[in-house]
Amino acid sequence: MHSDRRPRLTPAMADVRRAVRKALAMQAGPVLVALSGGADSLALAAATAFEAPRAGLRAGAVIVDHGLQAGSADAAAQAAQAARELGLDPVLVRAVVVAGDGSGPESAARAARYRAFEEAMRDTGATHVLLGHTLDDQAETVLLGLARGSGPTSLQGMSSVTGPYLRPLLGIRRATTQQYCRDAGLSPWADPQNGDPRYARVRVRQRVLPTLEQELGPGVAEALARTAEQLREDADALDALVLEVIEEICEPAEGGIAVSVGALAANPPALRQRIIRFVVESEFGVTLSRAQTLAAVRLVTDWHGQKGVDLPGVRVERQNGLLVFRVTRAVAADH
Ligand SMILES: Nc1ncnc2c1ncn2[C@@H]1O[C@H](COP(=O)(O)OP(=O)(O)OP(=O)(O)O)[C@@H](O)[C@H]1O
Repeated sequence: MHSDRRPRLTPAMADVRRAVRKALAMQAGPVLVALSGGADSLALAAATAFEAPRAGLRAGAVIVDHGLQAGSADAAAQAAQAARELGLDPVLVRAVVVAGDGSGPESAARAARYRAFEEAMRDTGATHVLLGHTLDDQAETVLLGLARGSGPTSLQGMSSVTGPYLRPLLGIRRATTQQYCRDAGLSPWADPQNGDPRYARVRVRQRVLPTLEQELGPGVAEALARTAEQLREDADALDALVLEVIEEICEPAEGGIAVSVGALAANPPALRQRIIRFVVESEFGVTLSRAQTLAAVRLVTDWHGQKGVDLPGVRVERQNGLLVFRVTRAVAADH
């Protein structure tokens, strides 16, 4: 009899499983758990291994080896073994990190990771990938954004559903995933980067959030996550308005797209900035920073005959009552 070795259902296990059950209830196809081997994704994997068969779903795990740190292949192999022990078929993908896209090594690794997830979904026929982001990740994102003076788009943090990506643990504290692992006898991998105080996020995790909780009372992390949720609702409403407006005020222009200056001027600043960001993103695949967006906005609000504005890969000029966005040669040659 092995029943004495089987972990009983502890409160942490019940919380994580309930969150996963809720996310899986809306799924039809096979799912993959993105498993780094850390406590968050290990608890997610264990709960998914338990809940997926009960929801009539096939589940596997995808493990990405970025090949960036010494020992990353070992960590990936260990994660694959942990997946097997949980009853999830592992898919190991070696990520190809393309350095030098100007946005730093962390975001290059992230982009490579999401490409690897997509490859794994294609190869396995999975419809969704489950990520282990927790409430703590959300709270940290909001705090970091506030400290940078970010607007609602970044302060809204992460969504529980983004295309094929699900984040079932956004309402679960990291301490609960760690407790789950202890309760279930699982040994999470401690990513050395997660303890490296050179990263602002690590300092927020280790010092800022605990201090806020100590000084302002427990529940600060939950409150920050609620702020993110409220901002998400507002941002979604504004995005929906932009989609409505944009149909009416855009027209094709030679080598690009044009937007009516009068219509931009008539809209409130929050919408005006969103319209410009949306046009550039959808037409040229370029995400503008706030400063870049504001530089383009000045062609509407502070017009004194100035020449156009050069944005990454896109030039904006004001011509005959229109803001005209055209791809610049550097980017055109790249494509
Ligand atoms: N090497 C990996 N292999 C598989 N999944 C991973 C890997 N690294 C991270 N993940 C998944 O992504 C989740 C978030 O990880 P982490 O917080 O380290 O990434 P991040 O860079 O902060 O977030 P993101 O890139 O998703 O914005 C993990 O819980 C896990 O589900």
